[in-house]
Amino acid sequence: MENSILHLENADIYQRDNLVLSKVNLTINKGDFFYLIGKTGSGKSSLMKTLYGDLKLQRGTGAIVGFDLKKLKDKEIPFLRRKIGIVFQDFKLLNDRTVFDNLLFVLKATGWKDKEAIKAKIEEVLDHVGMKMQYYKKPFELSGGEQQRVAIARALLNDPELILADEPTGNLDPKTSLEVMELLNEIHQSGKSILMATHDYALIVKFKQQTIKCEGGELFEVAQG
Ligand SMILES: Nc1ncnc2c1ncn2[C@@H]1O[C@H](COP(=O)(O)OP(=O)(O)OP(=O)(O)O)[C@@H](O)[C@H]1O
Repeated sequence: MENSILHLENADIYQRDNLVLSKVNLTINKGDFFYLIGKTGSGKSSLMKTLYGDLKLQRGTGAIVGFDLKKLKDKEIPFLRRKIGIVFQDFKLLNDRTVFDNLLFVLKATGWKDKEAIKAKIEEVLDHVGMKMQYYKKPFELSGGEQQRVAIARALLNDPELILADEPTGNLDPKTSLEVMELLNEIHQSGKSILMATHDYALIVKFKQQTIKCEGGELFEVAQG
């Protein structure tokens, strides 16, 4: 347990009053990479949302990066999100500001004040994802793959222990998906834990990792092929 970064026990996942997944048991340890698969509507996003505090955990127990999901108060959610990096299918960048300002926005919102440290951090994460030269562009001036790289850079800003990626390649063509996946793999190899919801079986086959599946209202481990 001391190595665990995420631990759910008999956790029921609800959307409003609808039970989406029941009695979920899941442990993710430091350095693990898990795929989360399952048909449309099977509950992948609902599980992710519960993990980052967007849905309340009503029954069962859940701990993530040191937070108790059952007791999580609204005012603690920003602190939880500083310790996990979240990557979405649709990037969720702010279109009215540059790449640099998108990242600046997050650092300021999470309490960074020192201008030099801010600049250095933004350069570091953009360099990590190969987007340092494009810091002055606005999201609409970038390809989908480039936007996702910036979104991954944003997820890395506060050096999270765990990255939750909800269909990160869902809006990308196969070649770009592969590049983004290689980046996520490299981030994993640098020591981060990753939980990635995906429909992309080509990636799952190419980059084998532990896999869990939402089906029939439950979460299962899938045997690795
Ligand atoms: N905001 C909501 N309010 C009520 N029910 C919802 C809401 N969002 C999703 N649901 C329901 O919860 C169930 C699980 O949806 P969820 O989005 O978690 O599935 P998913 O596996 O992520 O699907 P997809 O692969 O299409 O993203 C579905 O039956 C869906 O209709």
